Amino acid sequence: MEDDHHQSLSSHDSDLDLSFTTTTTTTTSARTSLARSSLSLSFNDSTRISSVSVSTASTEIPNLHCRPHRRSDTNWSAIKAATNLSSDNTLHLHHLKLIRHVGSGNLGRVFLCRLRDNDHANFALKVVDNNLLKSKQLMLQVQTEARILSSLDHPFLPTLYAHLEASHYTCFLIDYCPNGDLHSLLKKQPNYRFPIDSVRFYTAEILIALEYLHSVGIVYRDLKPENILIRNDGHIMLSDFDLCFNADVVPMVKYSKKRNKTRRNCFGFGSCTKKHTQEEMLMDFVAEPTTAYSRSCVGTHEYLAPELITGNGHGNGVDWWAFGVLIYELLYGTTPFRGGSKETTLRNIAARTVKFDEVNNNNTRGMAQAKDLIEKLLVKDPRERLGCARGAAEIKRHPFFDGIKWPLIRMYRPPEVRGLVVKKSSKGHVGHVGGLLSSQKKRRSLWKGVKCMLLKNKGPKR
Ligand SMILES: Nc1ncnc2c1ncn2[C@@H]1O[C@H](COP(=O)(O)OP(=O)(O)OP(=O)(O)O)[C@@H](O)[C@H]1O
Repeated sequence: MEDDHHQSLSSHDSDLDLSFTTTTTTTTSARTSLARSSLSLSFNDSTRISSVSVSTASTEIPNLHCRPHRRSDTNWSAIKAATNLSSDNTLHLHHLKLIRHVGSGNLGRVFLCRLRDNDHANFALKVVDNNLLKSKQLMLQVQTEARILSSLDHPFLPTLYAHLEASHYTCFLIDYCPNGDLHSLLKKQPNYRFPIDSVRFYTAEILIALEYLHSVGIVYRDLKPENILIRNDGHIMLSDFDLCFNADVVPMVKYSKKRNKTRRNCFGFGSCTKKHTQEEMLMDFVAEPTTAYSRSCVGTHEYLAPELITGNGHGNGVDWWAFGVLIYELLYGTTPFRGGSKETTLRNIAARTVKFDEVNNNNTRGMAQAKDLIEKLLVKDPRERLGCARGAAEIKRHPFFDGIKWPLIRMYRPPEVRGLVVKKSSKGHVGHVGGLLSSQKKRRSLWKGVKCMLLKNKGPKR
């Protein structure tokens, strides 16, 4: 049992040893050796990482608990109760007990932990040993992560409950995701592929998370299944913000014309069998860092956009490219440009167009739309790539996502995929993504029935 292994943190924060080489470091969602590491090569330019100073105070709790949608959150209540009991009204490392080690990355180690006096709320504690950070670049990455984490407020992104600085450790207390990451989950699927409805669900949630990040000027730059964690309720949480960069966003409303050739006029009445070309006005609220610019080459080889490889500068488009690679990998079990070596992969990204494995998956309903979306995202020229100019709005409109009620996505029932243990929600679900197409079909046939009835009632023409 987890609790039998728990380790209490020293009551003196300065005496901490967070290296934890004990036998309790059993890994659940630990990064597998197959996981792909992120690279970060600085071109010494304007990555626009503003100089941020991480608090040197021994403890810091960002004043996040006032955020309205977090008010009833049980984790926040637990943190509040602990800080209220604390003599200085702040959370210290000694308020926490470590349960086990869950994974390690370039920057640090992540532990499942709980509050000493509350066994019901689980947290993840990401611990960075500043003495082990070998370069200024890595230190900057920790600062970036601290800054981004403290600014986030979204259900598909981590909540930073506390940012603790103790001795030579920087610690982030965030939501714990017991289901590990999407990369490990993908490896448990038959043929390393998720069913298309699961892909639609996960990628829709990721799209919403990216939309939020872009709307506050954050270009993520490290989208890959390893960085997508699954919460205990089966919804996703994007993690790892050390490679992000910030840019300005000027929100605007953009209009465009959409030609729709197959639309029937007059809501189907009158000359209802006649198809005609109709022009529809589309209005998008666009909050996208379209002028974002960086020259650093960061990311993970198989997910790098062509403009990242050439090093001539990149912007928000790198996330939409990576989104295309992600959809491909979740459907096909491999990335589209993967070669025998990293160099070959990079050459393929720069020169090849995306190809689809014709053997599997192709007859599945929705696969043609998925392929079309992937092709539109994997366009080499970022100016032509879907999402770059108008943000997530135009991706949401793609037929692959037809039928999704975006504002309700948090309420959809998550897919039941092999290897996933999902806590049943006490709140009702509005349905699941797999049911969308069939319910749309039902609605359409109902509409046809009503239409026929109305036409019959009109009686014969005199
Ligand atoms: N909130 C969390 N809940 C559960 N597991 C987590 C959580 N955050 C991270 N992990 C796991 O811990 C491991 C390392 O985490 P993370 O990727 O954040 O570290 P990192 O040092 O920033 O890595 P990177 O090398 O990608 O920069 C990963 O395997 C991840 O799955």
